[in-house]
Amino acid sequence: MASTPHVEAEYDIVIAGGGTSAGVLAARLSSVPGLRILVLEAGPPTHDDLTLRQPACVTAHLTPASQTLRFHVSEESAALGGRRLVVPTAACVGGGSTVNFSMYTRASASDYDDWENVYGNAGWGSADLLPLLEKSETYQAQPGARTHGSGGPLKVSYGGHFTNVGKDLLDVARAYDTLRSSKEDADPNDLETVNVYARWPKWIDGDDGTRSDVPNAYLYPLEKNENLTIVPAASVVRVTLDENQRATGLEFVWNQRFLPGADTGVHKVKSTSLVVICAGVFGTPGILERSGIGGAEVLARVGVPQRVDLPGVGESYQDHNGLFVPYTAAPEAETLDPIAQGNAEVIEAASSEWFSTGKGLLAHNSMDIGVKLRPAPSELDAFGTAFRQRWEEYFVPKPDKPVLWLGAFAMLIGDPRQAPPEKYFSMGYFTGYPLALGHVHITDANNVDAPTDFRSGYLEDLADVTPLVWAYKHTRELARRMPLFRGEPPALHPRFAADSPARAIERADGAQAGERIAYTDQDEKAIEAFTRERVTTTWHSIGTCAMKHKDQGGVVDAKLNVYGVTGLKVVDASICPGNVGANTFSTAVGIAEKAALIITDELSSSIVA
Ligand SMILES: Cc1cc2nc3c(=O)[nH]c(=O)nc-3n(C[C@H](O)[C@H](O)[C@H](O)COP(=O)(O)OP(=O)(O)OC[C@H]3O[C@@H](n4cnc5c(N)ncnc54)[C@H](O)[C@@H]3O)c2cc1C
Repeated sequence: MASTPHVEAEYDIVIAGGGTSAGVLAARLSSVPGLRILVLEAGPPTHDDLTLRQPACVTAHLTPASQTLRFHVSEESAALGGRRLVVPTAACVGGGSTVNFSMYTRASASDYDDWENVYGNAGWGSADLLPLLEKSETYQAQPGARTHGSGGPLKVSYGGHFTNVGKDLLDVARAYDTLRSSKEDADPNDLETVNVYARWPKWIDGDDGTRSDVPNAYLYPLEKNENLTIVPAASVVRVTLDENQRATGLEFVWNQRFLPGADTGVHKVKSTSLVVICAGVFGTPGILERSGIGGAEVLARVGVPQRVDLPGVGESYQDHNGLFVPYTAAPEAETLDPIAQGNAEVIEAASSEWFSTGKGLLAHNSMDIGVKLRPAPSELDAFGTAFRQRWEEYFVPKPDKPVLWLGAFAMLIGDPRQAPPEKYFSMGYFTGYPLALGHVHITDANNVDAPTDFRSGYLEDLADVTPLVWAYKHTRELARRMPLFRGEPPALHPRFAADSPARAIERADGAQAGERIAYTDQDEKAIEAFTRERVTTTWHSIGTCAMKHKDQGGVVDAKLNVYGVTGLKVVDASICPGNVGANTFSTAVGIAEKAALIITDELSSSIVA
């Protein structure tokens, strides 16, 4: 970026953060005639970056030197074998929509119904949100499919290719996992379906093979709208409040990383109607706490005078607990590894196909087949005694909630330095509703780049661990039966005893069609230790400014107003009061579509709180 962008002194609505929810919200609000909207985004612009337009290049942005992500490092955790968890979050115009894995996964109807009925948020049930999810999308994967949209800005397709890795998994699941069904054209994203292995859609435009993200779908078509101003490289420090606890605007600083040489002062911008915070699960609580809105102890620790006592800010952090376990694949496997490894010949061929047809592996995210999985009665014991109570109380009454999501990724997911440059497929699995919670708080009163006080909560409850142990064993049976299977890199699998029948098969000529693997108690312990040592974020953080009653730790009410303040709303994934058993992008879009309706309604009746 060359020079400091121009920011007027005053707008009607000022928005902190320019990611997924902010983009959807700003675009929808900009259709209100005369309403002047400003979006301040801490990260860089993403307009012309081809590695963001080509979905397969996603991993290039997950490196420590990334310009588009920020890395949050948790405190050490005994539940993770003494490790710290590293959670990357988006930090660029477009936010998660622009850097995510493009997996199209929708929540279960009961997830949103819980938001309405369990957490007391009228208007947030599945009957309210489904029409908004439909409005946001054009479902190219199966045009006309029930519960999907046909005229919305975001395009959803199966991507540019159906990999032989995906086809292998579908065939094997059909033959091996007879407790569930396998159907290429089933719809696991209709908010109801579970226990069907099916082809997985992607947030990829089926016509040109580009990532369908919020800037390209919602914002750039409106670039000529003079009432909408998007300013990158502007980090919001805090919300300004008047003596009546009304939000009056934002204070921000230029992000020197993208604007080197810009002045280092704090700038102010006023709002005449409303301040909205859309800075995501880590950013939003930070802005509130630097504004003096939060728990007394947290604010005292960093020396911020308290303006509003709101102990829920930054609490109830949740994600999905996931593992990606790699298996060596045959040379003929269609995987993204050669692209991730920088193989010039493969990249040139894939580029030429992508540019001329919008198809091929560059128009892909490596994930073709997955399942939202619930245990059958005969499997429950194997899910562990620690999980039984959770099953009875939480899952039995809600038959649409998956305990696990699992599927095959046609590439090595993880640090490429951990294995030789071959071809791999990774069996990925995550729990949909982990019990243990964490927190996210600031460590400095003013510095927007200061490290986060972050506790992940991961695997602190044994009921969150035992389903993952089961999933390792289940996905391993599937992987070994796939014709493309060529081995299990021992260093990336549990440390089984050298004489255990469960030990890794380092090299294989093809599928292993024998009996199911028998695990000893010692093997089970090795899988649990492996689970704790290798569990990772699935990038699905939620919940740190929850929409629920204040006395239950809530931060916003059902109209998204921050308790104790007027003229201030939160609109992003941090408001989720309970988890969704799915990747979270679709939910963030739904939240923003709903917020746009709430705000336009309030503007038209001039009662913005
Ligand atoms: C690497 C990765 C892969 C993912 N893969 C998938 C997937 O395949 N499918 C799926 O459904 N979901 C996926 N997700 C999750 C999904 O993208 C997010 O849940 C969703 O985008 C969250 O939207 P949001 O609006 O809450 O936050 P974001 O989109 O993250 O937007 C928050 C924005 O606020 C900005 N910000 C933060 N602090 C400040 C500040 N102080 N001042 C100004 N700006 C600030 C950030 O830079 C960011 O751009 C993935 C996420 C990541 C990071």
